[in-house]
Amino acid sequence: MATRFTYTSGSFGTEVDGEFERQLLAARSAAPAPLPHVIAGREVAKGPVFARVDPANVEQVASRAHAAGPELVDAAVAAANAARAQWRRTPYAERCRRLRAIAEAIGARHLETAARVSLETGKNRAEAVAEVQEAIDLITTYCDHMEENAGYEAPLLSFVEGERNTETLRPYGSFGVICPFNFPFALTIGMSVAALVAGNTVVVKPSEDAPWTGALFAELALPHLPEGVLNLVHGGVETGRALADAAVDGIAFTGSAAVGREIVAKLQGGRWARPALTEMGGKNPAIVTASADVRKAAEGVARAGFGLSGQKCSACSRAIVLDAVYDEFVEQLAEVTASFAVGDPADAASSLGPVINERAYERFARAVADAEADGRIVAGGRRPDLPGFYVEPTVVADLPRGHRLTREELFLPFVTVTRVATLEEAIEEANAIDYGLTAGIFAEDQGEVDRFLDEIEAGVLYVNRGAGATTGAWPGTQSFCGWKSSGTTGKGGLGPWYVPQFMREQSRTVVA
Ligand SMILES: NC(=O)c1ccc[n+]([C@@H]2O[C@H](COP(=O)([O-])OP(=O)(O)OC[C@H]3O[C@@H](n4cnc5c(N)ncnc54)[C@H](O)[C@@H]3O)[C@@H](O)[C@H]2O)c1
Ligand SMILES: N[C@@H](CCC=O)C(=O)O
Repeated sequence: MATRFTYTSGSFGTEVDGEFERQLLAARSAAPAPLPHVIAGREVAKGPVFARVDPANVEQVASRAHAAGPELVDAAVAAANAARAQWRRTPYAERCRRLRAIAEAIGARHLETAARVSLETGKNRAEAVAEVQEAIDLITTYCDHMEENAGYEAPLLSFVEGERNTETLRPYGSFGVICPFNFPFALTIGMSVAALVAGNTVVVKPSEDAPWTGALFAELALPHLPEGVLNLVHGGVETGRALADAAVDGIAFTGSAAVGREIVAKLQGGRWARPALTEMGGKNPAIVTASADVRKAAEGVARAGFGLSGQKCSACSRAIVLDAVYDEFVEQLAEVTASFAVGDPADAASSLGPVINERAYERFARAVADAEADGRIVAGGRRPDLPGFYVEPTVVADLPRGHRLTREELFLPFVTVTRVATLEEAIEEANAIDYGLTAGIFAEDQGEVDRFLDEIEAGVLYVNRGAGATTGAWPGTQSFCGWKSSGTTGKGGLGPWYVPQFMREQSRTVVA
């Protein structure tokens, strides 16, 4: 596909729309036989079978897979460990060549892949098509970083005659890659490819909500990789636990903070501490000051709050608004929210598809009950009578400060609006959470913007971004580092410091 689509592309045109719809229909009627694991290049159909329901129509099964217990996980890790030395010794240029071929293979099946992502996650076409492009761009970006840094090998100073000193980053060995449901293609590929380009082998565990998407990654990648370099095991919490308990040299994880921190603690134990690269949740604020363009702020908050039904780690879930523009902002946000249509992802008019599963659907009902009791719902609040996990984009004003709906990550299309008197108070409220992933401000006053940039506690910042107050980071154009409970390494995906985290430093002094 020649055109390059991102999360802010808008409409794709009738040709793309038509092909996406055909592919989604085909995926919906295909519900495959239980997906096998892939260990040392061979399919292994063992372990109990689980079914992933179609979130857009819970009467249908989207996919089925075998779940791996500890023995299968250990077998996959043994395969990855057996392939470590050969892959590490493969020159980085050759690793990049093979990985770039995977990017090309994905591009050749772009809309088929997007349809499968949409089937399992319920995301609309704009999000699904852009996600596949992001996966391609993640591969090229991480390969670029490897090549631009000449494989991370460089000469050091020498003050002694005949002594040659070299600095190098070397792969740890094997990584377990534990993936979230919300970007099941892009983030699975992002973590895996960063590990691979750095010279590690991997065992990938896709989300139990998107096993077929994970399997497609393996299908596209395996022809380009030597046996054992990429292994894949399906399953849920227990499979993830078994992988974090296995003999890998590190874990790359994207998901909730509770699970991420459990994994970090686990990898700190054992005979020596191993790296756990974790990217976790958010409760992302957008501040709107008295100098803001209020309409732009309302549009930016709504797009970031309701895109992918609020299930982006970067989603804006809190608007913090100065008293002078509070009522106007609430009114505008309610108006913009009403223009977002909820419906089947197969329908081009749907801005929001269903949420991911029954747990999220029930979480929405509890949040609405709390909002009705303690605040004022100004938009949404209902669960439409449709056959899947559909919920309305919802805006709640006037909750008391510190209310749980303004502190806990809900991962739903649910935005709270909090009134504050000053910018100082707004920043204090924005920072009063455990998370620190993304944040935005709408202000035309440069002094206000400068203060926000200096004092806000988050890794990804946006100023006056109507296309998305807190969302839409893209490989190479933003980095994506979680501060506080949103991450543990101080470096993020997408940016220039990500790949080096999959390697450890070694200096070499060689005397002639
Ligand atoms: N910071 C980022 O870049 C980023 C990106 C996307 C999603 N997220 C976060 O991910 C979360 C949503 O994804 P999710 O619901 O799939 O997260 P989750 O933590 O429930 O699950 C993530 C993965 O971990 C596995 N898992 C669950 N419990 C485990 C355990 N005890 N040990 C090992 N593995 C285990 C799951 O099977 C799944 O594959 C949100 O919190 C979101 O903010 C963060
Ligand atoms: N890259 C996406 C977020 C990925 C996490 O869920 C964004 O910036 O909106």
